[in-house]
Amino acid sequence: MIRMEKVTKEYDGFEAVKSLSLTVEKGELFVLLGPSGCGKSTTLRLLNKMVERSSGEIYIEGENIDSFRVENLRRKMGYVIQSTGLFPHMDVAANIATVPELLKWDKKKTAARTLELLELVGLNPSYLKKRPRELSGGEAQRVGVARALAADPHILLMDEPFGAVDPLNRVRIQKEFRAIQQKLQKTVLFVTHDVEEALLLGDRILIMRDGEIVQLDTPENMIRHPQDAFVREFLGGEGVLSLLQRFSGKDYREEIPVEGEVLSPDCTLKDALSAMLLHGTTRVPLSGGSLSLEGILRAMRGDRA
Ligand SMILES: Nc1ncnc2c1ncn2[C@@H]1O[C@H](COP(=O)(O)OP(=O)(O)OP(=O)(O)O)[C@@H](O)[C@H]1O
Repeated sequence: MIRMEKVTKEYDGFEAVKSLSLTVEKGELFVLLGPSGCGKSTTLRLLNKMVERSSGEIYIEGENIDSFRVENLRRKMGYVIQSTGLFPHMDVAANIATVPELLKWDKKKTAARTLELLELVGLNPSYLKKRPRELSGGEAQRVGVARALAADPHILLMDEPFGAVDPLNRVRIQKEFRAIQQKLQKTVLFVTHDVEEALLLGDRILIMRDGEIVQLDTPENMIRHPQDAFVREFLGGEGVLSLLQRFSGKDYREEIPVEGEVLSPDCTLKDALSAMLLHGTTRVPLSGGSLSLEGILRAMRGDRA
């Protein structure tokens, strides 16, 4: 569990994070979402002390982070960034084993763990001897995730980890990561400015603007009750809509009748989400039944209706 209490970060009189208070539950995938410069990365880096807070308190599993030595604090948290940060001169095996090496695990245990993680992120053992330059963007990100998980930290801090992966592979790796997270039940803080990614992955989403919380909610509630026009516009942005345009409404129809303006059977899930945002509801009628927000989220997550 992570708790931030009135945390502020000031850079030369400019408050990048303003008196932020939040709690992230154990096993939760918590997304920090917002436009460029709103303070997402700063918030994440305050947790592992890559950025020192100006005021406020931060607790990890009930302990104030000031009570840990910085190295120990960082070891409690895997950290994954967009550029992966893999060491170019080391092969994949050595990259994944960075933290076990630091912790002086014996060679056998490290090798077994490395192999296990490689498999977990969907790469076969032939990758062990490859150098980062021989990997595609998506493969490198997978190795980055494996490395962050190596010493089995309870917490993962992820800063736009899939930002550099091409759109097709990106959706695949997002879904894979979601499955891994569900299996391992790590507490994850995930920074993104991509609404689709946030809706796809987040148990809860924090929308930030100018260093402050605009709304903290589940994806469902956020769409149902956007706090203000900023949230509504942010969620309704082109990204999500373009993704949802690929799904046909009738494939997700449920035989639950509901009142309201009936959507055409040819509508896409984009039309359905737009109608939901417009009417502030999570179910809209489609001839012969209805579409639900839950169904839309299922579609995005790749589960069939
Ligand atoms: N070291 C620094 N010195 C001064 N200002 C900084 C520093 N780091 C960040 N800032 C400022 O703090 C604000 C928040 O930055 P932060 O990187 O947290 O934003 P972000 O939401 O992660 O943005 P992005 O999505 O573009 O990465 C920005 O206005 C940024 O310019």
